[in-house]
Formats: sequence, structure tokens, C-alpha cells
Amino acid sequence: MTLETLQIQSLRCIQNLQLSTHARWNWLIGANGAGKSTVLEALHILGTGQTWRHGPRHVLREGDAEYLLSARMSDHFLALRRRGEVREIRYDGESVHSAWELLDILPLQSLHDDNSHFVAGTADDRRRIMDWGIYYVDPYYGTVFREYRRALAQRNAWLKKPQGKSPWDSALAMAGEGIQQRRQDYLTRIEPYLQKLWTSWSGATEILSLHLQSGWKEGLALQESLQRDLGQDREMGYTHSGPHRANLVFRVRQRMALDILSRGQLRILGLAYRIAQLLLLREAGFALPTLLIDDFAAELDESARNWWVEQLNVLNVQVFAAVTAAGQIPAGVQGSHFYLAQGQLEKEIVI
Ligand SMILES: Nc1ncnc2c1ncn2[C@@H]1O[C@H](COP(=O)(O)OP(=O)(O)OP(=O)(O)O)[C@@H](O)[C@H]1O
Repeated sequence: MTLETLQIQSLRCIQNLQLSTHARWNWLIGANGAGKSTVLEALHILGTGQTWRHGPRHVLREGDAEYLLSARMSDHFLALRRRGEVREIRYDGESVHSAWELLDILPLQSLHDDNSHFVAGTADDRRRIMDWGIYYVDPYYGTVFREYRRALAQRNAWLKKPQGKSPWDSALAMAGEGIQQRRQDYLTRIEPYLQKLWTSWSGATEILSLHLQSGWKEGLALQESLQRDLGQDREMGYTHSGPHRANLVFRVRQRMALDILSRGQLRILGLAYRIAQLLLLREAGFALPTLLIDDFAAELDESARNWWVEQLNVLNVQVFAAVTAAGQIPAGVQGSHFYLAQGQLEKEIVI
């Protein structure tokens, strides 16, 4: 769904900002502290119910009592208000009770400085982003995932006062093995896309592969691993083994990408993975999400910036991207340039 307008009230440095957004490229341009990330944060909150980088208490503009965010998209209207601990979300006037529903209302992909480094970032971020992609192309993933989360919470609660045999292990193991299998299938599908993208950028056919570390002892079934680690789990009060500890590893020329690529190359590999996810989504017939890209130009030289824009142009997605200067935007890209300063819109140019 394409965003047509965005309104932000009382979020971080923004008191009141209204943008008529472009269907393709929306460039947020401004000096450090101008409010670019705040616009991206507003969108992220609207699409996930959660803040992006800052804790929920820190995003409310100092001195204000509540923040209000709203967006119009193809005849639909989404609004989110937060006052203290109370959050109210409305979609076309109806209450939205769970943030899960937002995943379908306003699908987003957020690339900020932590997770745009993806390959070199945390296993948690890689898992979350991989799961996001699977959630859309695998209709049962959400159900299996929720079953796993439920069983994991119950087992962790049981571990605090364990009595007899854990009643949750078989449900946990069944859902956990299901997640692992579905992740593996997904990575098999995404790998050729990633390989092609990597070749298109590097100009060389370097063998690139994805490896999933399951999150439990290799060679054991999850249930066996749970039983093996029970003593340790009891001691620590939580479950050590399972797909919640999985890790996605990138290899180039059969070596760990982390060990041989430069920072810029690692970022490009991470971006290529994100594009591959979108290509897979499109192949499966889904509408593509809106992309939020903080610090678009970070660590990318001119040819890498051009490559990144070209890939996104092929996908036809709506993008919100932050840059500190208009000169970082590749030439000839059609879209809106929003110049921000101190949380306000200074100038808007449509190209
Ligand atoms: N709760 C708040 N109330 C008021 N102002 C805030 C609040 N939290 C942060 N700010 C201010 O908002 C500004 C940060 O804005 P933002 O992070 O959107 O900037 P940016 O344009 O993305 O900058 P950079 O290029 O450095 O990432 C800072 O000036 C900061 O002091």
C-alpha cells in the first residue's frame, strides 16, 4: 500500500509536520539532528507499534503529553496515539488491538544503522529480518512461530519452579523443528537471488552461500537438546536451546564474509540480502513493503549508491531515505526532496 500523507505530532524534535509523500522516492535531507530519523521513526511506530531505536518514553517530545501519528494510504487511514502507557491505534476508524495486525496494514522494512549492517550486526537482528521475510511468503510461519513463543514462555515459567518432567518440551520441540525447517527452505529459495545480486554488484562470480545455525547442538534433535541442557536451563531459569538462538551466517569464497569483506562490502551484502527478500516476496505475488532507510549513503561510494538505487528502482517500491546532503542522492532519481531543519520542513522539491 502506498503512503500518500504522513502527519507527525510531538515526536522527538518534531512538533507538527505534515508531508505529502511521493509514491517512489522520499528523500529526507538535513544536517545532523534535523529530524530525518524522527520521520523514519514515526513511520516505524505506525507500521509496527514499536519504537525504532529509542525507548517508548524517550520519543515523546519534551514538554508534551502525547504523540499522535497518522497516515493516509490508498483511501485508508491509520492513526496511532500514545499517552503515557496507553496506546490507541485506529484503522479506518476501527480499533486495532494487536500490533501484529499492523504488519498487514502497513508493511515496512526498516534499515537503520544497527540492522543495515546486518551481516556484521547481531544474530538477533539477522533472525528478526529473516523471520520477517518468511512470515510473508510462508502462510503457516506466523502460526508455528506463535506456538513456539507460547511454549517457550511456558517452559521458561516452569523452569523457575520446576517439578517432575517438563510438560512443554514436546510442543516446544515440534514447533521449534518446524521453524528450523521453514527457515532452511526459505534460505534455499533466497540464495540464488542473493548470488545474482552479489555478482551484479561485484562484477565477479564469487561463490556466496547462506548457512543457518539452528540454535541447538548440531546432530541432535531439539527435544534431545532440551533434555541434555535441562540442568543448565534450571540453573539459569531460561531455555538455552532452540530457534530463538539461531544464527544466519554469510560465506563468500567459502570463508566467513565477516572475516574477508570490507565494512562497505559487508553493508552492500546486507543490502543485497534485503533486496533478495523483496524479490522473493514479489515472486510470491505479495505487495512490497515501504522501505525506511536511515543514513542511506553510509559507507557507500558513488557506484554502490547508484547500484542500490537501481535495484530499488527495479522493484518499484516506495522508499523513505535519509541523507545529510542532496549531493548524496544519485542523479536522475525521481521523487520528493524534503529539506528538514530543527524538526521542521524548510523546503520541498519534487523531481
Ligand atoms: N524527546 C525529545 N524531545 C525533543 N527533542 C528531542 C527529543 N529526543 C531527541 N530530540 C532531539 O531531536 C533531534 C534528533 O533528531 P533526529 O535523530 O531525527 O536527527 P537526524 O536528522 O536523523 O540526525 P542525524 O543525521 O544526526 O542522524 C536532536 O536534536 C535531539 O536533541
